[in-house]
Amino acid sequence: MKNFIYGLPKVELHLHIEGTLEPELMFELAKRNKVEIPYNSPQEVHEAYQFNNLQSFLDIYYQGANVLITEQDFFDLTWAYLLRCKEDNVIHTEIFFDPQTHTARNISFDTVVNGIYRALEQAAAELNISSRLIMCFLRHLSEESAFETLGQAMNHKDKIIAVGLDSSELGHPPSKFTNVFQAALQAGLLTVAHAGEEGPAQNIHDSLELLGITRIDHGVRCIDDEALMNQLIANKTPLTVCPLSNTKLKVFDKMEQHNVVELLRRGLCVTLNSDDPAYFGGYMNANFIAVANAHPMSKKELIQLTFNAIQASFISEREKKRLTEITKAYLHQ
Ligand code: HPA
Ligand SMILES: [Zn+2]
Repeated sequence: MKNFIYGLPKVELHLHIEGTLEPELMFELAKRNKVEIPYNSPQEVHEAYQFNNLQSFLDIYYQGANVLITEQDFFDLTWAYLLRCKEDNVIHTEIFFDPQTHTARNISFDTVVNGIYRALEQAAAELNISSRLIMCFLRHLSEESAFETLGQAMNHKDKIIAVGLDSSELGHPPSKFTNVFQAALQAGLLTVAHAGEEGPAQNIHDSLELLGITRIDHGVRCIDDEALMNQLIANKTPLTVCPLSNTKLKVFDKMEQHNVVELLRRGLCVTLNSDDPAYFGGYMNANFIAVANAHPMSKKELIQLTFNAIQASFISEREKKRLTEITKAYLHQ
């Protein structure tokens, strides 16, 4: 099964580019940019990655991002992730970035987006990996700050397909961002939101109602609300589930307790994703393997995860068809 998973074409829909900063690159960039970091070696950084919940992770994750300064840094970060995609047979990826993490440090929005986007263009040309870019608002900040960020994105509408909502879910409900999400929709952007990760099923419901989202990031708490479950099944609303993230942040104590396979078998449009792979112990292959080890799955179910992700992606029907054909060819080889 391991070899089948390695070779399986994969589509990633929930990946924070800042969460792909490996300790080795963190050290290299800290040196290059003369930024102080509170670690003496990449090994020490690895050892610091012990989390009790989402917030304990976020504190370390925002600190790590301090080493990202120049457009080249954002290019290097993204390119390193795309090379990992190639290794894991990821054929399409939709990437989140958190502009406010950088603009708060006086790094310009243009620097961030241009560096990331140049790497995505190079990956399309050289690695045959297609992509889209999703800008997330940090929900612990104000809606006013999100509006300011949306304004900055307007010069880059050609590069950004959607807006999302991440950071601390508890205490920052979807209703806080109703107006800015409506403005994003008006501007022609799609919307997604982290909901039902640490927060209740109600946040999933409210994100659908108030924020007009077309897929749910995480969403695993939907299991607590049977009416919501039936609605998600009927509407084929995709869930971008991140198994290693959920066990690292103790949303589930053990992979054996994770509900992703149950959700898949109930008929939800479930996808598997890596979230912040440098912090949570693995990229796409590692997430697939961890789930399949804890919950034996058929090849048909594993391939269904890719078909679901193709269906849930923000690409044209023509591009979906191309990815579907690549995946079907794997099935028949
Ligand atoms: O899993 C996450 N949840 C919320 N915010 C995040 N920012 C990076 N990863 C996450
Ligand atoms: Zn996430």
